[in-house]
Amino acid sequence: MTASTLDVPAPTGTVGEPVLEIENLSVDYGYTDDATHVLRDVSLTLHRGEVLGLAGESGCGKSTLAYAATRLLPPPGLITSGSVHFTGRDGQRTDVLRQSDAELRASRWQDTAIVFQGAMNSLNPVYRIGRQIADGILAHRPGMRRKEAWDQAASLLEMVGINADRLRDFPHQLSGGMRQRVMIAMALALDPQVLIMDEPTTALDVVMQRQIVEEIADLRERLGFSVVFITHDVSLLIEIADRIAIMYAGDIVEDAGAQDVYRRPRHPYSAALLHSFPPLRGERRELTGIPGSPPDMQKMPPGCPFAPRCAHVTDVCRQVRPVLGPTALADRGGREAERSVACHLHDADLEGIDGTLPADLAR
Ligand SMILES: Nc1ncnc2c1ncn2[C@@H]1O[C@H](COP(=O)(O)OP(=O)(O)OP(=O)(O)O)[C@@H](O)[C@H]1O
Repeated sequence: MTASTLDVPAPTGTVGEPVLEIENLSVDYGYTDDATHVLRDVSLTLHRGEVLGLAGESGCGKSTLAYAATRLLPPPGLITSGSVHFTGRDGQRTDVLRQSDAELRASRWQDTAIVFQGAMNSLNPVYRIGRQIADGILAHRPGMRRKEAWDQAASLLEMVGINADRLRDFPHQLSGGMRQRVMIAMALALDPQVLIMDEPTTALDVVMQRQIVEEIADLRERLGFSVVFITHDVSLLIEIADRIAIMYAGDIVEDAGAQDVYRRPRHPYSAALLHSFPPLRGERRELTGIPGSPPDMQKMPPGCPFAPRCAHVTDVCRQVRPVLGPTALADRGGREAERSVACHLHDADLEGIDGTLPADLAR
């Protein structure tokens, strides 16, 4: 990204085409027979210009999915199957999981950048932030002059709402919110098409969370990148996401438009998760929480992983694992037809399911 492109909206390509397609991705932790299967055949598509929210309780595999999809998964994490296709601005489609190390080095941060969980604490305390941003740019642009990299660092800082005269500050001179903005500036330095943000606001107070979320939405609008925004707080997603995927115990259990998930969840887990967080705005909800806790991934129950905690559980739920598919209301058409859910209640063809959805899932 050059200083001039920071002021001019970047070409965004055709909005709506897939930019990142995760297909049947499976990940284990451990290399032996008793490895933990953390992701099981996860499929998820991010479209150009879209903000996709990924939500679910702690430990359901959100970070694992993000790191596996970018090949940043640390050992003992192991991708056992699947593909992750990235489509560039030129239309070229590449399977990231099959790129050579050299290809990966060349494309990482330029195609897809990540803001890691707790990233704001990873700034080096002994270097000025300007130097840290400039070093990041120079690592990918070895021919660039240092002065030019500092100028770009100044533009990037301004872009995320920090005055360029803070370039010579050390990290401890900045608030938590400002340090997180610096991390976002660094992630955007190479003009990526996809920005993955893993709990980017969790350590911040609610006002600062809101400001950062608005900042990301504004930058997305101006620069045209796509975002995967990971959080356990689904009510935050309604502020920013176009679409929300809900994860539970290593599976995507619902994937739909953000308003649709928020107003009319179709999976019992989505509904329960929505009643676990106070909404940031709009009508108040009664907070009920979710009884019980997620399953131990080393001892996954047969059938639906949510069955032991589900208010609508049937016998078949305890025996057969549901797969992501259309909802029972798909014939309503419109956006309902674009929704996917992994829940037997939506499959009237299954023995033991009478086809009547509980009222709270059929609004
Ligand atoms: N290095 C590791 N070794 C073994 N198991 C791991 C390792 N890292 C993560 N796990 C397990 O993988 C599962 C998914 O973890 P992950 O961090 O991806 O979840 P998450 O949804 O991102 O949680 P959080 O919101 O707390 O970050 C958890 O059950 C976790 O215990």
